[in-house]
Amino acid sequence: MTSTFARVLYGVFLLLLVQCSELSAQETKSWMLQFQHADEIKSSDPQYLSELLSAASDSDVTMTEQEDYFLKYLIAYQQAFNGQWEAAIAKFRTLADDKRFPEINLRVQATLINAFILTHQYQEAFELAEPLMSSLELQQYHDSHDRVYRILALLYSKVGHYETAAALAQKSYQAQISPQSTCISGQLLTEALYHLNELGNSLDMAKGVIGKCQALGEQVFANLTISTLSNYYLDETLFDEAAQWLLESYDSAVSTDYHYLIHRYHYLLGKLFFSKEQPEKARRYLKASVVLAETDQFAGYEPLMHVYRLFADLSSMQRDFEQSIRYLQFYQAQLEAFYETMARRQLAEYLARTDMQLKKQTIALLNKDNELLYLQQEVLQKETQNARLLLGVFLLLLIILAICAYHGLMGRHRFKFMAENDELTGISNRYHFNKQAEKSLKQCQKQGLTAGVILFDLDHFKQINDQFGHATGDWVLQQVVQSCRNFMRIDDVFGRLGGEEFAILLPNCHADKALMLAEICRDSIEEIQTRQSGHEFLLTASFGVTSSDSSGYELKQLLSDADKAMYQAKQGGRNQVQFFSGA
Ligand SMILES: Nc1nc2c(ncn2[C@@H]2O[C@H](COP(=O)(O)OP(=O)(O)OP(=O)(O)O)[C@@H](O)[C@H]2O)c(=O)[nH]1
Repeated sequence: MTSTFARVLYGVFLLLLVQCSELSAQETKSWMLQFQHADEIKSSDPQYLSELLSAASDSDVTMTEQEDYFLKYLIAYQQAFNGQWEAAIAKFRTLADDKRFPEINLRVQATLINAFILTHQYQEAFELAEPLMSSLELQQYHDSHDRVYRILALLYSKVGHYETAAALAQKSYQAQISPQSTCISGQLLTEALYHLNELGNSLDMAKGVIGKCQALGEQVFANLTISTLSNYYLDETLFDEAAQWLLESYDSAVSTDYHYLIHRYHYLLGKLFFSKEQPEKARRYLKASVVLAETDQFAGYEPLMHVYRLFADLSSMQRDFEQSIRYLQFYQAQLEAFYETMARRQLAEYLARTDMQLKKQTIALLNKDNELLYLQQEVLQKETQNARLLLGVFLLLLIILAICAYHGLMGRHRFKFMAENDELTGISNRYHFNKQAEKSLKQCQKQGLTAGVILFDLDHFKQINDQFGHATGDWVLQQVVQSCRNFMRIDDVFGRLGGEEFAILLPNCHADKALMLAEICRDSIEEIQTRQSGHEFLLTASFGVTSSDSSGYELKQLLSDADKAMYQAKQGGRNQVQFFSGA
């Protein structure tokens, strides 16, 4: 039984994996070319593969990683071919996960799907096929896809998804990669179109496929296509056409030793003769079909189910109702087995598809999550940017405000300074001097302290202006203020009352001290080096001094008395200090 099963598997393998042998069998030293060649002819010439693998394992020549990968694939294939499915599938799986060499990887995946089909592991087959199909859909059709499309077409036809199977077979058929490829995919396409009830529109195509396969000597594919075409003719009650095709190719079909094909021929011939009401002939073919099926594991195969149904009809036609009931029971059992098989395969396909959809949805969901996170991050970044911008604007405003405030303050200060001080010399002007002096006098009066007042006026200042220019006059005024200032205390109030006239209020200062300071100032003015102005001239001033002891604490009075004393100094010949005598 095992050997028969292996033969069946070999047959199906042959069906699926007969390869294009376009590569010439020329001797080449490259492992890669030899491996490719062996891969092309491996199912039709297993001996060549076997010898090449021995040669490769004995060889000392180092292989590239790609050659090593290819070799492992061929070794796994040989194991599968010898019926060591478990070991072979394990190796194919490892190689399928290794994506370094995409084109060879596609061959590996196709072969692995094929191995799953042959070992009835449909869920595993679909788990591999679904993502593979989706990824191929996104790519442009390529030569290396051809084998994958054919295997996928076969897989989908096995679960009754003939539309998908037809579309996949069509891709390979239209690509016309090679005559062999067109023959194999044409057979798959014919089969799928038959189940879709569309073969009637593609009869020429089917006949073309038969011709192509026959020309190549591909008897298995030629006869499989003939059996499908004949089945169509039988359905359409075109018995002569069916008879012609079936009988003409019968010997060729039997010569393939491919049990599935022979079984199918016998069933179709039984159906033909049953329809032509030739029960004996029909019975003979159906019997041959059943004998073959009973020695093989054809349980759940659609044709066997139909064979029993035909047998039942045949028996009732011949009025052997007992036999008819027995065959109906067989038919029933096969029907159940068939639907169970189909249901199992469809469930496997459904599970793999939903699993992939779930994975796709999970990925889409994760992508959405990532998108959301990215958007959130962007929003956060924008918010941070806005906050920074706002902070920047706020800081800028603060700086502007601070600058404005500073300028305002400075402006006020400058304005106040300008309002209170003499622009040329920097000391208090008359207005500010009066204010400060009055304040100081009040303080002195309150504390019972004596206050002194000095008033002085430059001598013949007009002449300096007239003789040396106004700028020299200005220079003189500045030098005078500078030299007198050196001798004053911090509380002393110094002011320019106008023109070349100056006043000093000295709080807590008796008349002798005030006289002394006036004398020092007079002396220091006389000492000013006028040469520095660019001109040399005599510079002096006349001083009038008084104190609160003699003039009281009224500023007006103090200034008036000091002015009187200064007038005396002018009168007395200038460049001198006079104290207000009270007269
Ligand atoms: N360069 C300059 N001259 C000024 C300024 N203010 C007033 N003067 C001048 O000061 C001179 C004052 O002259 P006078 O009042 O005749 O007094 P004087 O020439 O000093 O004569 P006596 O006081 O009698 O010694 C005028 O010529 C004014 O134009 C000033 O800010 N700069």
